[in-house]
Amino acid sequence: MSTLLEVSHVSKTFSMGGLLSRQHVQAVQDASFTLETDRPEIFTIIGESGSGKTTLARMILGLELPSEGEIRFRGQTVSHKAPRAERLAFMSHVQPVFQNPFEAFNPLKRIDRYLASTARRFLDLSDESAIDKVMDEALHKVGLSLAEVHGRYPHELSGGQLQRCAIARALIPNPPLLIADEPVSMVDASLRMSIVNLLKALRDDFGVSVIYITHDLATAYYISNRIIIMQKGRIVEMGDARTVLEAPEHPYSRLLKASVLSTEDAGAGKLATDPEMVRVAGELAAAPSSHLAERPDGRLVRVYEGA
Ligand SMILES: Nc1ncnc2c1ncn2[C@@H]1O[C@H](COP(=O)(O)OP(=O)(O)OP(=O)(O)O)[C@@H](O)[C@H]1O
Repeated sequence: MSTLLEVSHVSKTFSMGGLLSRQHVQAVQDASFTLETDRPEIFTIIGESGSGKTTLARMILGLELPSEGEIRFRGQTVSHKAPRAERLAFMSHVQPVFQNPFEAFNPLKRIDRYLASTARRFLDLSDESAIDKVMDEALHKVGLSLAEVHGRYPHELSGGQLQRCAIARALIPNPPLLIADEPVSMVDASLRMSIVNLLKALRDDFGVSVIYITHDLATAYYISNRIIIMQKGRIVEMGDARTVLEAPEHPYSRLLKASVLSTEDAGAGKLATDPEMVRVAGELAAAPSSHLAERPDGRLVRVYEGA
């Protein structure tokens, strides 16, 4: 089995401020995981705001360099400092899908023009009918067609349709990996599931792996094969999504699950999270030395020295 993506002991520290007031933020600490080529999957990264999800995604896309560790795609180190041709080849294989489709598209540019420029750039196509064919194929994968979007501007589509177009754009170079950072959070609630189902179909029908970044446990449970839970830059639990989400072991994972109560619980006035759970999870986040231990069910859980 060959490795598609290998994230190996990756950390990222941001430095801010002047010489005398320098501050360091450890956005990601010692993250490691691997995606295999022959096993397309939805690999979910979940965690509260500021837990390092986007920084990790940006490093995988080569938009940020790790402070420590290494990221390899098909055995080659990912870096935005790679020669242009190498970088373009990498970008055609690992495509991003962003949170807000209205920001991803230029409001003054017709959608088909935008898709066509992606086809020209990544597939080196110049023949108009070949470009139309590639666009139509990519749009069909997301349940649209070129006839439907031809000549239209971003504001003429719904948020859900536009996010589909953004995904179609990402699919044009036929990438084996999509990095989708909160792809449904700006989409109208009624259309959210259609985008989530689309990611699932891309995995099942076209063999595309997706790194799915979200705050949302419900959609994570529904589509993920594996999941990592991040807290303050560190992976605290990782494993099969159902194993982890049905019976989370790390106190922070349990806190995360308990924070998303059903409407039944809310109706019963049970929305408050156990303060003791909050205290324990907060204390552990600050604990300095810890490592991920392997459990018999295959999950990895962060354990703390002395705990
Ligand atoms: N360019 C940067 N310069 C300085 N600090 C940064 C930078 N980017 C991220 N950070 C900090 O790194 C930490 C992790 O941020 P990140 O955006 O990766 O978290 P996140 O889990 O994606 O959050 P959200 O869910 O809100 O998008 C935060 O404390 C953030 O303020």
